[in-house]
This record gives sequence, structure tokens and C-alpha cells, in this order.
Amino acid sequence: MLYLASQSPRRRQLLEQIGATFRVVRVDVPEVRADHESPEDYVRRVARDKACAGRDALDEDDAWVLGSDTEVVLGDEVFGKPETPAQACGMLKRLAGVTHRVISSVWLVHAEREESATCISHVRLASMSEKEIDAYVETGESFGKAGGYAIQGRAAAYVEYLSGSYSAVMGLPLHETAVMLSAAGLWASGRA
Ligand SMILES: Cc1cn([C@H]2C[C@H](O)[C@@H](COP(=O)(O)OP(=O)(O)OP(=O)(O)O)O2)c(=O)[nH]c1=O
Repeated sequence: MLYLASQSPRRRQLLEQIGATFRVVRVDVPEVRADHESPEDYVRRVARDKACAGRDALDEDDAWVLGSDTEVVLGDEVFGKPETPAQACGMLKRLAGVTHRVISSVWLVHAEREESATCISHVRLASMSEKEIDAYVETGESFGKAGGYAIQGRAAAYVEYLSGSYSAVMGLPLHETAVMLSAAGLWASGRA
């Protein structure tokens, strides 16, 4: 049985989008970057921590558990989810008009095996005036989203350029996930 270790409704929707059959296991993993941990190592570790926390919570011999983490990265700086409107505005001020990376890692664990994949996408948001940033943050869309924006929402109006994986920016790299699930016999294309 496949489980998704996530509280994110988007990850659920994304996994449903490819027709996977799964249940959700709730995990609460602290997302704190260690000193000297590179952004990529941090994202990979948190994805793995979420999957392992799900496996430990279930304690089922045949459970396969998927965990994922997505962060917005500018240079060496990791932008997680803003907690206040001021934080969201601050992130968007830094991101508007420049290209940043979105690192998204997915981890599949089983009692005896684990697989993983990490996607690095590049996104450039258009320049935004202070008024535009304030209006965007007022929609509430920033909250619960790394970097304070949602590519799948109104922020799409400001996405000038994207290279990489759209689904990974939204929270789960679907191609890489499908390849891993397929290798584990948990997904086949065309299965309803
Ligand atoms: C950049 C970007 C991020 N996001 C979201 C995806 C993730 O849900 C979130 C990053 O936070 P995460 O810590 O990766 O995930 P989460 O806390 O939402 O869920 P869980 O740990 O329980 O699985 O940002 C978007 O929805 N759209 C975007 O354009």
C-alpha cells in the first residue's frame, strides 16, 4: 500500500492527477536548516525525514511511504513558507524581477528500500510594484507556499520564465514520482 506523508492538499491533488492509489499519513517534521547544510541537501533531508516519519508512524511491514519537500532558493538563501503578510511581502520583494531556483525532492521509503529524486527548476518572476505585491499578499495565496507565491494561482500572472518541472514547483515532481512508483510496482500508466 502506498501512503503520502503530507498535510498538503496540493500534494494530494498532484498525486491524484497521475491516477495513483494511496492513503494519507499525517506527519509533522520540523523544517530547520542545519548550519553548513546546502539548500539542496536540506530539501533532500526534509523530504526523507517526512517519508521516514510516515513509515515509523504506520509501523506496517509492507507500507511504501512518499515524502516530499519544496523550497524556493535565492543564491544560498532558502525561502520557506511565510508566516505573516510582512514576511510574504519581504520574500516577494526579493524574488520579483530576478531568477530563483525551486528545489523539490521526493523520497519513497519501504522497510527495506528507498528511492529518491530531486528537481531543480528555475523561475523568473516579473518585476512587481509595491502595490502589486501588497495586492497579491492580500489575496492570502502566499500562505502555506514556499517563497510566498503559488505558480498555480494568481502568481501565474507574474511568471515570466520557467525551466524544469511545473509540478515540482507546485510541490511534487510528478514525472520522477511516477518513475519511482512504477519501479516499485505501485503505479502503471493507464491504470484508473
Ligand atoms: C513555489 C510554490 C510552492 N508551493 C507549495 C508546495 C508546498 O505545499 C509548499 C512548500 O512547503 P513544504 O514544506 O514543501 O510542504 P507543506 O508544509 O505544504 O506540506 P507537507 O510538509 O505536509 O507535505 O509550497 C505551491 O503550492 N506553489 C508554488 O508555486
